[in-house]
Amino acid sequence: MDDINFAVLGTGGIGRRTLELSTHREGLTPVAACDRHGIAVDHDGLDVGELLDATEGNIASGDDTDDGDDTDGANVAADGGATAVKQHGEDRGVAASGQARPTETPIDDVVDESDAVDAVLVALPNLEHDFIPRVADRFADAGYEGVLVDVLKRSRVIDMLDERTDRFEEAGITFVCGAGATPGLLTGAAALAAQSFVEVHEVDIWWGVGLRSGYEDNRGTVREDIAHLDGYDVETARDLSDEEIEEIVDDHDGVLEFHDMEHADDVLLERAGICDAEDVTVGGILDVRNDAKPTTTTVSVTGTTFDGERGTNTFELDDVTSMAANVNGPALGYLKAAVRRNRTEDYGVYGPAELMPGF
Ligand SMILES: NC(=O)c1ccc[n+]([C@@H]2O[C@H](COP(=O)([O-])OP(=O)(O)OC[C@H]3O[C@@H](n4cnc5c(N)ncnc54)[C@H](O)[C@@H]3O)[C@@H](O)[C@H]2O)c1
Repeated sequence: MDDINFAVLGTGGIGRRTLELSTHREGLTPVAACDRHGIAVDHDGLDVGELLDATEGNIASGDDTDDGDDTDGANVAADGGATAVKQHGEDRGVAASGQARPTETPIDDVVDESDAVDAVLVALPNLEHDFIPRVADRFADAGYEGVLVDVLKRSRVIDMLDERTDRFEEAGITFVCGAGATPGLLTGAAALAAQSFVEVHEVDIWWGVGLRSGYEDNRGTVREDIAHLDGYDVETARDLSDEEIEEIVDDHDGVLEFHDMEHADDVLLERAGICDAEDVTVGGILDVRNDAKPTTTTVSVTGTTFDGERGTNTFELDDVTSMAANVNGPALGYLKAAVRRNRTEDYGVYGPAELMPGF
């Protein structure tokens, strides 16, 4: 396969590691990266080491000046939450890199470069449901022909992307949604585990994540997870200040446990024909103070075989594999799979389970 020039939207906890991991994979050249305040572009390939050094401890995350107006590119959504913790100096975030410049229209600036881009990995927060679909619209409106991959988590966003299928097909866009860890790697694993059965009764996803780097370095991830705690939802989580989030983390001694999460593994397995969405449950434990996983990540698929046996196939991640590895590895893997499809003019919206053996 020919080399792939790709862009990353969002250089926070996930996006920075996307760039780093890409240097370990063949044929992937990052040519653009943006965050809320800046954009770095180099058509010959970004110097990832310099960019990571410049953004170390200097992530431009949320911003309480955002007004949710998406017409000017600067204010796409109030998605990043309240005031930022780590922003040093005038050149906050990616703009601190020698390869970057500050901008008030970071996403539109990447759209402007998209003729020279084969794939875009979206590592933006998703606290407004339609934020990522609206970002995709802007690429389609600009005549982008290529791949979009996101690592979003929430089930209800998948329908919003599905509604855009015709538009993406007309534009020549291949969109892979929910292509991180869960949904993503674990959804794909469930689709594979289901192949032993003719009928799938339930899929149970239980994840463990340890993030010693804490809320400060993983703000989108932690804030969105808090929305699943009893007494919170996406709207209330979005309005929490950084201090309030730190208090919630303190109240739980750094360990947050979640049940019945709205993770798109359910709708993505249903649209691949594996099982009904209601037969999928997702929960897990996040330790914001230790890198060690608080519990082992497992996917259990229970079904009946063609010869009448009821069984459970279980897929397990090694405890040493980090969230960054389990989100970005699959995201870049699905990105490559999507580029292959795009180059054969196979356009539209796909989920991770549809890129696995069919059911
Ligand atoms: N599927 C999975 O398994 C999985 C796992 C972890 C995280 N995630 C998702 O990844 C996403 C990113 O999480 P994170 O922890 O890296 O978040 P983060 O807050 O650390 O980083 C977000 C980045 O997006 C940028 N950004 C925000 N609004 C922007 C805008 N309007 N224009 C341009 N850039 C903007 C910020 O500046 C920052 O660089 C979240 O939605 C999270 O839920 C998915």
